[in-house]
Amino acid sequence: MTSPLASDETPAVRCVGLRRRFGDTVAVDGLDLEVRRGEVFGLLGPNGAGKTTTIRMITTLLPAPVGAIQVLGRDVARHRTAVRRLIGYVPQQLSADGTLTGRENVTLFARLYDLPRATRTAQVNAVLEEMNLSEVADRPAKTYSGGMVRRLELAQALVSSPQLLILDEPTVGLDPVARDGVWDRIDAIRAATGMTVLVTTHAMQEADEHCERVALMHRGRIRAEGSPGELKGAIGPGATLDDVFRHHTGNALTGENENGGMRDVAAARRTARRVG
Ligand SMILES: Nc1ncnc2c1ncn2[C@@H]1O[C@H](COP(=O)(O)OP(=O)(O)OP(=O)(O)O)[C@@H](O)[C@H]1O
Repeated sequence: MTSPLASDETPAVRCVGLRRRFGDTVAVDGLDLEVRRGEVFGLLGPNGAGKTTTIRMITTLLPAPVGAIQVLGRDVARHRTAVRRLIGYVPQQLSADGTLTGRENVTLFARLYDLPRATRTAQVNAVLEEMNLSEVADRPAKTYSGGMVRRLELAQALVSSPQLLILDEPTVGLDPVARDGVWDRIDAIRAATGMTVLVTTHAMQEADEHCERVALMHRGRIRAEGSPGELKGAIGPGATLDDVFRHHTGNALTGENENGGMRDVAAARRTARRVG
């Protein structure tokens, strides 16, 4: 049977019974998840919760041995190439080349996505402009600040006009001003295009401010799902998303903290401050 074509009702992402282990480590443990079209959805959880593994399975970069994933109605296992064409992905690891200029980096992605030569330059210019990078586009990326690098990586992911933008910890290691700059661009793109955005983060406050719905993930499972307002409201007046997380995981935030699970992951993105 062919996959149903995407209609407005078709979720942007649908995961059913997803499992993935690495040796003895169960990274994803029976995950059900639905991301609606056009929303900014946050997959939240401490380090090691299984967020990146989930994202890598959705993006087709990692096989999903157990369970099923659909992206805009297409089965990821059977329609890998079609799914890849629908997705723009900014991984946690650095995806820009510091020796190339911003424009050259984005052009490289435009060529990888096989954008028609006739419109390629205009499209590269447009995404650089959308990410507020036009003025620095001809400087090597290694001279960029961390926030500029992140916006460059967003431009790379957006150059193919994806229907689903997936961002793995997009603001980790950035200062508050740079973080706001990145979110400002994500929000603007979403408002302009209606694109679905799936973002992983361990920053509960950012998710609270920018995500319409969130799922709280802990030890490979979704522990709670809903709008930040619904989830907080269910706990009580004045509750934060941190409180919600603690409520559903038995104080896991504190426990993970003590074990370094919620450690500051700035180190992971240290390279993003200066590339190259
Ligand atoms: N390639 C791998 N080989 C072995 N274990 C892995 C591998 N990838 C992930 N894991 C383990 O699977 C679990 C989930 O990791 P994952 O990276 O998905 O979590 P995460 O929530 O994205 O955390 P982080 O923000 O630190 O990336 C962790 O225990 C991790 O050590």
